[in-house]
Amino acid sequence: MVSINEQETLGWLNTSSSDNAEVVLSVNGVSKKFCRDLKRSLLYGIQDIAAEVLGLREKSDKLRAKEFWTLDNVSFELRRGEALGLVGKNGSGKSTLLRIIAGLIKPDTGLVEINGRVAPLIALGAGFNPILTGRENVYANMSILGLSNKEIDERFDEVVEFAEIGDAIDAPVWSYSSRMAARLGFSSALHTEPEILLIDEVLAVGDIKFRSKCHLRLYQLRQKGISVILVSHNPQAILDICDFSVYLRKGQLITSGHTDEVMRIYEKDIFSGRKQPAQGAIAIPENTKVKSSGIDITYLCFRNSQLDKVKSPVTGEKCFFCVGYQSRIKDENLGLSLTIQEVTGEGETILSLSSFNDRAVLKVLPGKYEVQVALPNLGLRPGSYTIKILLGKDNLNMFDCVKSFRFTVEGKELMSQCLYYQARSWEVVKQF
Ligand SMILES: Nc1ncnc2c1ncn2[C@@H]1O[C@H](COP(=O)(O)OP(=O)(O)OP(=O)(O)O)[C@@H](O)[C@H]1O
Repeated sequence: MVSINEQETLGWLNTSSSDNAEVVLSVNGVSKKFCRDLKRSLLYGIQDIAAEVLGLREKSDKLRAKEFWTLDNVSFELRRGEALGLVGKNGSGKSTLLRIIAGLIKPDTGLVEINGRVAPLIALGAGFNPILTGRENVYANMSILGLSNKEIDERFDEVVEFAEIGDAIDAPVWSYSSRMAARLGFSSALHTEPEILLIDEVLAVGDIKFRSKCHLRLYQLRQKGISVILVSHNPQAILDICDFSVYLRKGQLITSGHTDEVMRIYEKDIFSGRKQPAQGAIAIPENTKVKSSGIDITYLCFRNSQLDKVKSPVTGEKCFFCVGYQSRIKDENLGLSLTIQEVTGEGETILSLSSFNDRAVLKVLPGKYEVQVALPNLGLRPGSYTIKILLGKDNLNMFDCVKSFRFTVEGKELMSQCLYYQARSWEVVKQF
């Protein structure tokens, strides 16, 4: 994939991959067709198996009746230590692509080249035998990936602890909830430390604490050179974890590259013509930080003029953008900078605010505080935005940052011909 031009300066957003890193996965012109008609699908299946057995089966790029391309000529590369997001609407072919990479199904055309061990696909309900206990499944799963019994013994307690399964580890997996099974599958795959991890929506299971634990572990694995492919419907998860992304639409690769750029194009597609739901507010648990520099952002939100939290600020009205943080240090001059882009824009910054440029003095004491940026007449027009927040001592020494926080601005006025809101009042006065 493309190289990282800008290294994030802080925390677990950092990555170690680059253009020079070794390619661990290469997907070349992969296509896969499926048939919607069950009878025909069975018939084609039998024909294909017979042709395979007789050695007559050729990779076919022709569709038979009622067949369609689930994947159509998809190509990309994954490098060592890189995290790649697969995004696309429901039915766009993401899971099929993961199943092909995992070797569970064969492509009809194209080639997948893998340099290393691929963990079994980590997806809800995948990989476990329901009759066996959690313990037996963990041993089976990890030994398939080449770990000796001794190595599994050494890691076993950590696997169970990470999955938060407790005593249920000796119960059969059919008695687990889908979330428990997914957590255990995820944990055993993580602790196997393969070269490539394939994760399909599993990060959506569990509470925020479990998810942040997973994010942290993924970061640590990537530091060791393990590569990750992640499918998620949660844009924040993709933005937080993946440097690069691939956007699939109806089986075709629409774009690939830096996640920010790919997500912008993807969101533009899915939200064009309708309003995007706001993220509104986020809480960032402390344990997502790999290393704290002394001040950690803990939440982000908007407040109205009465200082009540609101999901969406309103164009032209007073609001506060609030950054909650926890500090362990005392500092005379904390700086906050905000960079705002429109989700449907071309990536240009439409508003950039910096307390340094405004010469605002933000003193910091140890404890939990909130920086409130008062915006007396919000100038942003109704729409969807992302904001990048940097909390720092100066432009080079940052304490913490949030790469992409999404929010929606609501409008009460007609704004279709305006680029921004201009506060104003009207009256007739006597000429001077
Ligand atoms: N075994 C199958 N037989 C026939 N059609 C299939 C089969 N598996 C998947 N499909 C179809 O292929 C298309 C792509 O499915 P896939 O599950 O790969 O999409 P996805 O992007 O992962 O979707 P989602 O986000 O909903 O999980 C869908 O139209 C699906 O109905």
